[in-house]
Amino acid sequence: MAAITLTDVDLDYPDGTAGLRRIDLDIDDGEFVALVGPSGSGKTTLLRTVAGFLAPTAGTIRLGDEVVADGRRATPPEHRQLGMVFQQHAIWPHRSVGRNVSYPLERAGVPKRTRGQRVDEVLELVGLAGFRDRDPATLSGGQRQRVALARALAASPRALLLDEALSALDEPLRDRLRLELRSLTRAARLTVVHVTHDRAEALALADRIAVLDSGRIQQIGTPEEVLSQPASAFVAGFLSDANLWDGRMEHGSFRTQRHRWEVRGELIERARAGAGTIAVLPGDVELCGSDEAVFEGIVSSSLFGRDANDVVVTSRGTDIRCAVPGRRPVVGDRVSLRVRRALFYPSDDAARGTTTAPAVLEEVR
Ligand SMILES: Nc1ncnc2c1ncn2[C@@H]1O[C@H](COP(=O)(O)OP(=O)(O)OP(=O)(O)O)[C@@H](O)[C@H]1O
Repeated sequence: MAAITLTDVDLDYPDGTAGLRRIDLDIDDGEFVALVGPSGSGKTTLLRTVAGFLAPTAGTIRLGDEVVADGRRATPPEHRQLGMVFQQHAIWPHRSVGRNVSYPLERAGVPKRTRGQRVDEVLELVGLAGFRDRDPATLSGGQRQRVALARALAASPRALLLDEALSALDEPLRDRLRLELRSLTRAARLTVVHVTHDRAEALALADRIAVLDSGRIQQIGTPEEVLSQPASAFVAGFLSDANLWDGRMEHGSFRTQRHRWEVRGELIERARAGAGTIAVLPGDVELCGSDEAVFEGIVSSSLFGRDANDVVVTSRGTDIRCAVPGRRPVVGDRVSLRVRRALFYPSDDAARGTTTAPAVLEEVR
Protein backbone atom coordinates (compact mmCIF):
# COMPACT_ATOMS: atom_id res chain seq x y z
CA MET A 1 0.00 0.00 0.00
CA ALA A 2 1.09 3.56 -0.54
CA ALA A 3 0.43 7.09 0.58
CA ILE A 4 -1.37 9.39 -1.86
CA THR A 5 -0.25 13.00 -2.03
CA LEU A 6 -1.87 15.76 -4.05
CA THR A 7 -0.07 19.09 -4.09
CA ASP A 8 -1.72 22.24 -5.42
CA VAL A 9 -3.79 20.30 -7.94
CA ASP A 10 -6.05 22.17 -10.39
CA LEU A 11 -8.21 20.54 -12.99
CA ASP A 12 -10.09 22.38 -15.72
CA TYR A 13 -12.42 20.47 -18.01
CA PRO A 14 -12.00 21.17 -21.76
CA ASP A 15 -15.17 23.30 -21.78
CA GLY A 16 -13.61 25.56 -19.14
CA THR A 17 -15.52 24.18 -16.12
CA ALA A 18 -13.34 24.27 -13.01
CA GLY A 19 -13.28 20.70 -11.71
CA LEU A 20 -10.69 21.07 -8.93
CA ARG A 21 -9.00 24.07 -7.37
CA ARG A 22 -5.75 24.06 -5.37
CA ILE A 23 -6.20 20.66 -3.84
CA ASP A 24 -3.65 19.76 -1.17
CA LEU A 25 -4.33 16.35 0.26
CA ASP A 26 -1.97 13.96 2.08
CA ILE A 27 -3.42 10.52 2.59
CA ASP A 28 -1.22 8.31 4.74
CA ASP A 29 -0.29 4.77 3.90
CA GLY A 30 -3.09 2.64 5.38
CA GLU A 31 -5.46 5.56 5.92
CA PHE A 32 -9.17 5.54 4.98
CA VAL A 33 -10.31 8.94 3.67
CA ALA A 34 -13.88 9.71 2.64
CA LEU A 35 -14.68 12.50 0.16
CA VAL A 36 -18.04 14.17 0.74
CA GLY A 37 -19.71 17.29 -0.61
CA PRO A 38 -22.81 18.43 -2.42
CA SER A 39 -23.58 17.29 -5.95
CA GLY A 40 -21.10 18.84 -8.39
CA SER A 41 -18.54 19.66 -5.69
CA GLY A 42 -15.78 17.64 -7.39
CA LYS A 43 -15.71 14.31 -5.52
CA THR A 44 -15.72 12.11 -8.61
CA THR A 45 -13.36 14.47 -10.43
CA LEU A 46 -10.87 14.15 -7.57
CA LEU A 47 -11.13 10.37 -7.48
CA ARG A 48 -10.79 10.06 -11.27
CA THR A 49 -7.77 12.35 -11.19
CA VAL A 50 -6.05 10.09 -8.64
CA ALA A 51 -7.06 7.06 -10.75
CA GLY A 52 -5.54 8.61 -13.89
CA PHE A 53 -8.71 8.92 -16.01
CA LEU A 54 -8.30 12.70 -15.79
CA ALA A 55 -5.02 14.61 -15.91
CA PRO A 56 -4.58 17.64 -13.65
CA THR A 57 -4.06 20.97 -15.36
CA ALA A 58 -1.53 21.91 -12.66
CA GLY A 59 -0.02 20.44 -9.52
CA THR A 60 1.44 17.08 -8.62
CA ILE A 61 0.06 13.69 -7.65
CA ARG A 62 2.28 11.11 -5.95
CA LEU A 63 1.61 7.49 -5.11
CA GLY A 64 4.19 6.64 -2.49
CA ASP A 65 7.38 8.25 -3.84
CA GLU A 66 6.34 8.04 -7.47
CA VAL A 67 5.05 11.13 -9.27
CA VAL A 68 2.12 9.90 -11.41
CA ALA A 69 0.96 13.29 -12.69
CA ASP A 70 2.56 16.71 -12.69
CA GLY A 71 0.49 18.89 -15.00
CA ARG A 72 2.60 17.92 -18.04
CA ARG A 73 2.78 14.15 -17.88
CA ALA A 74 0.35 11.65 -16.41
CA THR A 75 0.84 7.91 -15.89
CA PRO A 76 -2.11 6.05 -17.48
CA PRO A 77 -4.56 4.34 -15.06
CA GLU A 78 -3.40 0.81 -15.92
CA HIS A 79 0.12 1.64 -14.76
CA ARG A 80 -0.90 3.16 -11.43
CA GLN A 81 -1.60 -0.16 -9.67
CA LEU A 82 -4.81 1.05 -8.09
CA GLY A 83 -7.91 -1.00 -7.31
CA MET A 84 -11.27 0.56 -8.15
CA VAL A 85 -14.88 -0.19 -7.30
CA PHE A 86 -17.79 1.80 -8.72
CA GLN A 87 -21.45 2.10 -7.78
CA GLN A 88 -22.71 -0.27 -10.43
CA HIS A 89 -21.27 -3.73 -10.13
CA ALA A 90 -18.93 -3.46 -13.07
CA ILE A 91 -18.26 -7.15 -13.38
CA TRP A 92 -18.35 -9.08 -16.63
CA PRO A 93 -21.52 -11.18 -16.90
CA HIS A 94 -19.97 -13.69 -19.33
CA ARG A 95 -17.04 -14.57 -17.03
CA SER A 96 -17.27 -16.70 -13.92
CA VAL A 97 -16.64 -15.08 -10.55
CA GLY A 98 -13.11 -16.55 -10.50
CA ARG A 99 -12.27 -15.25 -13.98
CA ASN A 100 -13.60 -11.82 -13.10
CA VAL A 101 -11.34 -11.71 -10.08
CA SER A 102 -8.29 -13.08 -11.87
CA TYR A 103 -8.50 -10.56 -14.73
CA PRO A 104 -6.06 -8.00 -13.23
CA LEU A 105 -3.64 -10.86 -12.49
CA GLU A 106 -3.85 -12.08 -16.11
CA ARG A 107 -3.09 -8.56 -17.30
CA ALA A 108 -0.13 -8.38 -14.95
CA GLY A 109 1.20 -11.65 -16.43
CA VAL A 110 0.93 -13.63 -13.17
CA PRO A 111 1.33 -17.42 -13.84
CA LYS A 112 -1.89 -19.44 -13.81
CA ARG A 113 -1.19 -21.46 -10.62
CA THR A 114 -0.37 -18.36 -8.57
CA ARG A 115 -3.46 -16.69 -10.00
CA GLY A 116 -5.70 -19.49 -8.74
CA GLN A 117 -4.28 -19.23 -5.23
CA ARG A 118 -4.66 -15.47 -5.10
CA VAL A 119 -8.25 -15.62 -6.41
CA ASP A 120 -9.18 -18.03 -3.60
CA GLU A 121 -7.46 -15.79 -1.08
CA VAL A 122 -9.30 -12.60 -2.02
CA LEU A 123 -12.64 -14.38 -2.42
CA GLU A 124 -12.23 -15.62 1.12
CA LEU A 125 -11.31 -12.12 2.26
CA VAL A 126 -14.59 -10.67 0.93
CA GLY A 127 -16.67 -13.56 2.30
CA LEU A 128 -17.15 -15.39 -1.00
CA ALA A 129 -15.07 -18.54 -0.44
CA GLY A 130 -16.42 -21.31 -2.69
CA PHE A 131 -17.97 -18.88 -5.21
CA ARG A 132 -15.15 -19.18 -7.76
CA ASP A 133 -17.10 -21.06 -10.43
CA ARG A 134 -20.38 -19.22 -10.01
CA ASP A 135 -22.01 -17.32 -12.85
CA PRO A 136 -22.37 -13.65 -11.78
CA ALA A 137 -26.01 -13.73 -12.96
CA THR A 138 -26.79 -16.06 -10.04
CA LEU A 139 -25.48 -13.63 -7.41
CA SER A 140 -27.26 -11.02 -5.31
CA GLY A 141 -26.39 -7.32 -5.66
CA GLY A 142 -24.29 -7.44 -2.51
CA GLN A 143 -22.42 -10.53 -3.66
CA ARG A 144 -21.67 -8.93 -7.03
CA GLN A 145 -20.31 -5.88 -5.26
CA ARG A 146 -18.05 -8.16 -3.21
CA VAL A 147 -16.78 -9.71 -6.46
CA ALA A 148 -15.96 -6.21 -7.69
CA LEU A 149 -14.13 -5.59 -4.41
CA ALA A 150 -12.24 -8.89 -4.67
CA ARG A 151 -11.19 -8.03 -8.23
CA ALA A 152 -10.02 -4.60 -7.10
CA LEU A 153 -7.90 -6.23 -4.39
CA ALA A 154 -6.57 -9.17 -6.41
CA ALA A 155 -3.42 -7.56 -7.79
CA SER A 156 -2.46 -6.12 -4.37
CA PRO A 157 -3.07 -2.50 -5.43
CA ARG A 158 -1.24 0.44 -3.94
CA ALA A 159 -4.57 1.93 -2.92
CA LEU A 160 -8.27 1.26 -3.22
CA LEU A 161 -10.55 3.88 -4.82
CA LEU A 162 -14.27 3.52 -4.14
CA ASP A 163 -16.85 5.62 -6.02
CA GLU A 164 -20.24 5.26 -4.32
CA ALA A 165 -19.33 1.57 -4.08
CA LEU A 166 -22.07 0.77 -1.58
CA SER A 167 -24.71 3.24 -2.75
CA ALA A 168 -26.67 0.89 -5.00
CA LEU A 169 -27.25 -1.59 -2.17
CA ASP A 170 -30.29 -1.62 0.08
CA GLU A 171 -30.16 -1.42 3.84
CA PRO A 172 -29.43 -3.52 5.88
CA LEU A 173 -27.08 -5.22 3.40
CA ARG A 174 -25.33 -1.94 2.84
CA ASP A 175 -24.85 -1.56 6.56
CA ARG A 176 -23.31 -5.01 6.81
CA LEU A 177 -21.00 -4.52 3.85
CA ARG A 178 -19.97 -1.18 5.34
CA LEU A 179 -18.83 -2.91 8.52
CA GLU A 180 -17.09 -5.66 6.58
CA LEU A 181 -15.35 -3.14 4.35
CA ARG A 182 -14.06 -1.29 7.38
CA SER A 183 -12.69 -4.35 9.14
CA LEU A 184 -11.22 -5.74 5.94
CA THR A 185 -9.46 -2.50 5.01
CA ARG A 186 -8.18 -2.06 8.59
CA ALA A 187 -6.88 -5.61 8.81
CA ALA A 188 -5.09 -5.35 5.48
CA ARG A 189 -3.95 -1.76 6.22
CA LEU A 190 -5.32 -0.58 2.89
CA THR A 191 -5.07 3.01 1.75
CA VAL A 192 -8.63 3.87 0.72
CA VAL A 193 -10.28 6.89 -0.90
CA HIS A 194 -14.03 6.55 -0.67
CA VAL A 195 -16.45 8.90 -2.45
CA THR A 196 -19.91 8.90 -0.96
CA HIS A 197 -22.95 11.18 -0.80
CA ASP A 198 -23.91 9.46 2.45
CA ARG A 199 -22.67 11.57 5.35
CA ALA A 200 -23.37 8.91 7.98
CA GLU A 201 -21.41 6.36 5.96
CA ALA A 202 -18.44 8.71 5.64
CA LEU A 203 -18.45 9.46 9.36
CA ALA A 204 -18.75 5.79 10.27
CA LEU A 205 -16.03 4.48 7.98
CA ALA A 206 -13.33 7.06 7.57
CA ASP A 207 -10.23 7.93 9.57
CA ARG A 208 -10.52 11.40 8.04
CA ILE A 209 -13.17 13.15 5.97
CA ALA A 210 -12.50 15.72 3.26
CA VAL A 211 -15.43 18.05 2.62
CA LEU A 212 -15.49 19.52 -0.88
CA ASP A 213 -17.36 22.46 -2.32
CA SER A 214 -16.89 24.07 -5.74
CA GLY A 215 -13.81 21.95 -6.44
CA ARG A 216 -12.03 22.98 -3.23
CA ILE A 217 -11.40 21.14 0.00
CA GLN A 218 -13.24 23.13 2.65
CA GLN A 219 -12.02 21.03 5.55
CA ILE A 220 -10.25 17.79 6.23
CA GLY A 221 -10.28 16.16 9.63
CA THR A 222 -11.35 13.24 11.76
CA PRO A 223 -15.11 12.66 12.07
CA GLU A 224 -14.98 14.19 15.56
CA GLU A 225 -13.13 17.29 14.31
CA VAL A 226 -15.35 18.03 11.33
CA LEU A 227 -18.49 17.57 13.43
CA SER A 228 -17.49 19.48 16.54
CA GLN A 229 -15.29 22.15 14.94
CA PRO A 230 -16.58 22.71 11.41
CA ALA A 231 -14.15 25.05 9.65
CA SER A 232 -16.82 27.09 7.94
CA ALA A 233 -20.54 27.74 8.10
CA PHE A 234 -20.84 25.71 4.90
CA VAL A 235 -19.26 22.62 6.52
CA ALA A 236 -21.50 22.97 9.59
CA GLY A 237 -24.56 23.24 7.34
CA PHE A 238 -23.54 20.39 5.05
CA LEU A 239 -22.39 17.85 7.62
CA SER A 240 -24.63 18.62 10.57
CA ASP A 241 -27.67 20.44 9.14
CA ALA A 242 -26.63 23.39 11.31
CA ASN A 243 -28.91 26.41 11.45
CA LEU A 244 -27.03 29.32 9.85
CA TRP A 245 -27.92 32.86 10.78
CA ASP A 246 -26.29 35.99 9.44
CA GLY A 247 -25.89 38.98 11.67
CA ARG A 248 -23.40 41.04 13.65
CA MET A 249 -21.23 40.32 16.63
CA GLU A 250 -21.04 43.33 18.91
CA HIS A 251 -20.12 43.76 22.56
CA GLY A 252 -19.96 40.02 23.12
CA SER A 253 -23.36 39.22 21.71
CA PHE A 254 -24.66 38.30 18.29
CA ARG A 255 -27.77 39.85 16.81
CA THR A 256 -29.33 38.10 13.83
CA GLN A 257 -29.92 40.27 10.79
CA ARG A 258 -33.35 38.97 9.92
CA HIS A 259 -35.17 38.73 13.23
CA ARG A 260 -32.89 40.58 15.62
CA TRP A 261 -32.69 37.51 17.82
CA GLU A 262 -30.01 38.09 20.37
CA VAL A 263 -27.60 35.35 21.23
CA ARG A 264 -25.32 36.50 24.03
CA GLY A 265 -21.96 34.97 24.76
CA GLU A 266 -20.54 34.41 28.22
CA LEU A 267 -17.47 32.69 26.87
CA ILE A 268 -16.37 33.85 23.45
CA GLU A 269 -13.24 32.36 21.98
CA ARG A 270 -11.58 34.39 19.27
CA ALA A 271 -14.85 36.10 18.53
CA ARG A 272 -14.48 39.22 16.50
CA ALA A 273 -16.74 42.23 16.33
CA GLY A 274 -18.39 42.66 12.97
CA ALA A 275 -20.56 40.89 10.46
CA GLY A 276 -20.65 37.12 10.38
CA THR A 277 -22.68 33.97 10.50
CA ILE A 278 -23.44 31.77 13.44
CA ALA A 279 -23.93 28.06 13.00
CA VAL A 280 -26.11 26.37 15.59
CA LEU A 281 -26.10 22.58 15.46
CA PRO A 282 -29.53 20.97 15.85
CA GLY A 283 -28.34 19.31 19.08
CA ASP A 284 -27.49 22.75 20.46
CA VAL A 285 -31.02 24.14 20.20
CA GLU A 286 -33.02 23.20 23.30
CA LEU A 287 -36.63 23.40 24.32
CA CYS A 288 -36.86 25.56 27.43
CA GLY A 289 -39.13 27.65 29.60
CA SER A 290 -40.35 30.91 28.07
CA ASP A 291 -38.28 33.03 30.50
CA GLU A 292 -35.05 31.59 29.06
CA ALA A 293 -36.07 31.65 25.39
CA VAL A 294 -34.07 33.22 22.60
CA PHE A 295 -37.17 32.80 20.44
CA GLU A 296 -40.51 31.04 20.26
CA GLY A 297 -42.16 29.23 17.41
CA ILE A 298 -44.54 26.53 16.23
CA VAL A 299 -43.48 22.93 15.60
CA SER A 300 -43.88 22.44 11.83
CA SER A 301 -42.36 18.96 11.55
CA SER A 302 -41.49 16.29 14.10
CA LEU A 303 -39.87 13.05 12.98
CA PHE A 304 -38.95 10.19 15.26
CA GLY A 305 -35.23 9.57 15.62
CA ARG A 306 -33.41 6.77 17.43
CA ASP A 307 -31.28 9.10 19.57
CA ALA A 308 -33.24 12.32 19.30
CA ASN A 309 -36.33 13.46 17.43
CA ASP A 310 -35.70 15.55 14.33
CA VAL A 311 -37.86 18.61 14.91
CA VAL A 312 -38.37 21.77 12.84
CA VAL A 313 -39.73 24.82 14.59
CA THR A 314 -40.92 27.75 12.48
CA SER A 315 -40.43 31.14 14.00
CA ARG A 316 -41.43 34.28 12.08
CA GLY A 317 -41.00 32.48 8.77
CA THR A 318 -37.63 30.92 9.60
CA ASP A 319 -37.22 27.17 10.09
CA ILE A 320 -35.03 26.08 12.99
CA ARG A 321 -33.86 22.52 13.11
CA CYS A 322 -33.49 20.92 16.55
CA ALA A 323 -32.58 17.47 17.83
CA VAL A 324 -34.97 16.88 20.72
CA PRO A 325 -34.33 13.88 22.95
CA GLY A 326 -37.14 12.21 24.90
CA ARG A 327 -40.77 13.04 24.30
CA ARG A 328 -41.52 13.94 20.69
CA PRO A 329 -43.16 17.36 20.27
CA VAL A 330 -46.40 17.41 18.29
CA VAL A 331 -46.82 19.41 15.09
CA GLY A 332 -48.65 22.63 15.95
CA ASP A 333 -47.18 22.88 19.50
CA ARG A 334 -45.97 26.32 20.49
CA VAL A 335 -42.47 25.96 21.97
CA SER A 336 -39.74 28.14 23.44
CA LEU A 337 -36.15 27.55 22.38
CA ARG A 338 -32.76 28.51 23.64
CA VAL A 339 -29.35 28.12 22.07
CA ARG A 340 -26.82 26.17 24.06
CA ARG A 341 -23.79 26.73 21.88
CA ALA A 342 -23.02 28.45 18.60
CA LEU A 343 -20.07 28.69 16.26
CA PHE A 344 -19.13 32.10 14.94
CA TYR A 345 -17.69 32.69 11.48
CA PRO A 346 -16.67 36.24 10.56
CA SER A 347 -17.87 37.29 7.09
CA ASP A 348 -14.44 38.33 5.84
CA ASP A 349 -13.12 34.78 6.43
CA ALA A 350 -16.07 33.38 4.51
CA ALA A 351 -15.34 35.72 1.63
CA ARG A 352 -11.68 34.65 1.56
CA GLY A 353 -12.64 31.00 1.84
CA THR A 354 -10.28 30.51 4.79
CA THR A 355 -10.78 27.61 7.08
CA THR A 356 -9.73 28.84 10.48
CA ALA A 357 -11.32 27.21 13.48
CA PRO A 358 -14.43 29.06 14.50
CA ALA A 359 -14.86 31.13 17.58
CA VAL A 360 -17.01 29.23 20.04
CA LEU A 361 -19.73 30.89 22.04
CA GLU A 362 -20.79 28.59 24.78
CA GLU A 363 -23.95 28.84 26.79
CA VAL A 364 -24.84 31.84 24.73
CA ARG A 365 -27.80 32.66 26.84
N1 LIG B 1 -16.84 15.87 -18.47
C1 LIG B 1 -17.11 17.04 -17.92
N2 LIG B 1 -17.05 18.19 -18.63
C2 LIG B 1 -17.30 19.39 -18.05
N3 LIG B 1 -17.62 19.56 -16.76
C3 LIG B 1 -17.69 18.44 -16.00
C4 LIG B 1 -17.45 17.14 -16.52
N4 LIG B 1 -17.61 16.21 -15.52
C5 LIG B 1 -17.94 16.94 -14.43
N5 LIG B 1 -17.99 18.27 -14.71
C6 LIG B 1 -18.27 19.37 -13.76
O1 LIG B 1 -17.26 19.37 -12.76
C7 LIG B 1 -17.81 19.68 -11.49
C8 LIG B 1 -17.53 18.55 -10.52
O2 LIG B 1 -18.24 17.39 -10.93
P1 LIG B 1 -18.13 15.97 -10.18
O3 LIG B 1 -18.81 14.96 -11.03
O4 LIG B 1 -16.73 15.73 -9.82
O5 LIG B 1 -18.98 16.27 -8.87
P2 LIG B 1 -19.45 15.25 -7.72
O6 LIG B 1 -19.14 15.94 -6.43
O7 LIG B 1 -18.86 13.90 -7.94
O8 LIG B 1 -21.03 15.25 -7.97
P3 LIG B 1 -22.12 14.08 -7.73
O9 LIG B 1 -22.26 13.92 -6.24
O10 LIG B 1 -23.36 14.68 -8.34
O11 LIG B 1 -21.63 12.84 -8.42
C9 LIG B 1 -19.30 19.94 -11.74
O12 LIG B 1 -19.48 21.31 -11.91
C10 LIG B 1 -19.57 19.18 -13.03
O13 LIG B 1 -20.65 19.78 -13.71
